[in-house]
Amino acid sequence: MPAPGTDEPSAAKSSRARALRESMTDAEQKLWRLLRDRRLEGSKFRRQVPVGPYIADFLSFQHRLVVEADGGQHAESARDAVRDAYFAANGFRVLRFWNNDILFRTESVLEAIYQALLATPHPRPLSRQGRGEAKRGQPSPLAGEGGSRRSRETGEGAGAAKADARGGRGKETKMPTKERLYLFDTTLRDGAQTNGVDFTVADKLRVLSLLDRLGMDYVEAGYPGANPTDTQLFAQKHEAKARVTAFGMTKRPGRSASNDPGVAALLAAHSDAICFVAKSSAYQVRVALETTKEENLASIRESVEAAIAAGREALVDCEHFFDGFKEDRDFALACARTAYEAGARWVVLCDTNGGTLPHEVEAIVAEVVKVVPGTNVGIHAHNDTEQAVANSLAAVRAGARQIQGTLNGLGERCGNANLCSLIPTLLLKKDYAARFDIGVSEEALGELVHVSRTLDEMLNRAPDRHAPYVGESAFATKAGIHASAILKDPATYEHVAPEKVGNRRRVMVSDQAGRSNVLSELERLGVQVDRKDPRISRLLEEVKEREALGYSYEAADASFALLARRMLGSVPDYFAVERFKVNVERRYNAQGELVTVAEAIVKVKVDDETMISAAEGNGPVNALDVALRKDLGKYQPFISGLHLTDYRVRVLNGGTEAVTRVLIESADETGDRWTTVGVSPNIIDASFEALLDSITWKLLKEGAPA
Ligand SMILES: CC(=O)SCCNC(=O)CCNC(=O)[C@H](O)C(C)(C)COP(=O)(O)OP(=O)(O)OC[C@H]1O[C@@H](n2cnc3c(N)ncnc32)[C@H](O)[C@@H]1OP(=O)(O)O
Ligand SMILES: CC(=O)C(=O)O
Repeated sequence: MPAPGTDEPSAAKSSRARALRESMTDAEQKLWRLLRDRRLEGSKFRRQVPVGPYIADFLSFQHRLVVEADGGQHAESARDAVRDAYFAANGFRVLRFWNNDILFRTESVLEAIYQALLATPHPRPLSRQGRGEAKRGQPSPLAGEGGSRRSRETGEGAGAAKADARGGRGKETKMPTKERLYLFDTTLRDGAQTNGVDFTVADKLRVLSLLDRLGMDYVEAGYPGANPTDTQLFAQKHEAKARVTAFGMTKRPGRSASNDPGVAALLAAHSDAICFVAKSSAYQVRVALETTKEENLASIRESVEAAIAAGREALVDCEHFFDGFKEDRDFALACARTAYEAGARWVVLCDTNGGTLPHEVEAIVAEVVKVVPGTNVGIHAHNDTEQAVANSLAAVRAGARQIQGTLNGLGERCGNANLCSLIPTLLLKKDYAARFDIGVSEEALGELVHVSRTLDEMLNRAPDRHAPYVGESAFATKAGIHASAILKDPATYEHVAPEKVGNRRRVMVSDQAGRSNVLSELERLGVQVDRKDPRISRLLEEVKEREALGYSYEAADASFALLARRMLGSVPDYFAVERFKVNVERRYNAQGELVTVAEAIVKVKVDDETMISAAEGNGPVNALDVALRKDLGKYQPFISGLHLTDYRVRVLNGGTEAVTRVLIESADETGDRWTTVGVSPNIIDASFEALLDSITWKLLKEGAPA
């Protein structure tokens, strides 16, 4: 075959190249407008250029650089790998971009090309005589990091972005300033390894759609072959902008990839990408796999090659990478390099046991990117020292360009890096926002609280109130001094605006409050009151006195609203409870079974009408609740959608003289939720007080007539 780049193209190839020039996609046209006429770095690019058996989309011969624009046909990736290998073997670097990135993240794409142009001369330049003869570097996989660097590059250019603008031929070309950072979500795989978390297929599809809308680049949806849910999930293709990824082990030692049931299940699964987990620690290989280092490297290589041959994008999760690196650096690096050289798009460094600290991650990743380009390196951090987010950011600082994580930090043991913390940090913190583009838009960021809570709701988990950015308390203040400043300017006590992530500011009223807290909360509740009204101070005193008795208004927003409105004279007496009786009986039923039955009778007066209702419940509070809401006369239609969603009891002070605080969360047909509080030495009384407040609040918010 003639040497590439110098061969005279055949007439047929020339005419195909011409046809391609005339039918360029939107993305190709856009990129061509930016590259033509030496517009970038003064470098000459040609389009649709025959090179050996291929036609490169764009070529800078001077820089030995091929730029390819890829559509969404993932099935192409195996052929792409062969094609890239051909270019690499002939001394060309290849940068590949997805069409969407060219169209919508053009700055990052140009920056990557610009960086690649700056990297001239090519790391492994070929003489004209040598062209066509060069082979891809095949250093011993067990050699140390001093082994040869790969000449192949896929994805964007490596290295830190430079912001200086350079124009070609006197034209001002604004240089892009950002690099692309990819987000890989593993909520549905590592998150499914969380103690107490179980996803159904329907749950997984719902989370996949949430993650896709959020803007994840990859969604690892499960482990086909490991359980019926995941096998069923991957039995069909799922349309998503994100690359749907199947997870599984590399082939087992002692058998070929084509004869390994685990690999077969992965190849049979409908996914865009396959992420193999592979040991990268010599100790783990010896003890857990009971095999040799060479066998392990062969498993990595053959598994990746099998995935690519099947047309999938391949990723390798290098399990125990950081521990392995500390123990046997050459072997850990050999695992990473083997994965990369076999064609893995991403080599992901895993802190599997979660014990590595940020300064170690940064130093180790800095060593890895000397062997595998940072644009092909990812980080997968576990949270066992509460540093998974910090470790992920440290890896990015050192050059990694993919972060793996989960929503709400789900994951094995203490969880994974929390994407609900990472995403806003990457988008809102200057050091990252100025350097990187991610697939999540500012608009999607505004949905983050919704996404986080939807997942909790689906898993029947109480949201973590104190979670950064998305927790209910993330932008809450109790302290009077803080509230006073926040009313003047929220930035005094907020590191970012809560609305950016779809959260809200909460200035709570409690025994730590001042007048500012009360005024802020009244404003939120829509209560008009003069700042100087003396009733504000009385209300504050009342709150503090009641909190000393056991009430907790910061947790009971509706009870505070009622207390405030009562003091300001705007809560009607809708109904009066004249008496109630609760009876709990333990007896044998007609079938001879021992049962405990609760019954309640409530006598309520509405206007001049008296109603008596009786009800049974699975406990005394439930019976009382059902009886109370059974017949409220003319108010019944207003409360028909009301139901209890949570009931919390806390005994205060201890001992038999203790008082009980009951918090009741209610919801209605509109999805609105509110919390009320009752306090009494008697648990039934405390519950009754909270129930009454809940019904009264519902009537008030519905505007029921007095
Ligand atoms: C770090 C991580 O989170 S990795 C993901 C872990 N997730 C899971 O394990 C959840 C899903 N797993 C499963 O359902 C099951 O473990 C299965 C179906 C994958 C395998 O089940 P089994 O065949 O019964 O094997 P078992 O679970 O007992 O042991 C795992 C085997 O895989 C081997 N293995 C572990 N890691 C790897 C690896 N990276 N490459 C190849 N083999 C591996 C182990 O040596 C062990 O082999 P052995 O049976 O010859 O001792
Ligand atoms: C792959 C993975 O989940 C880990 O190594 O932690």
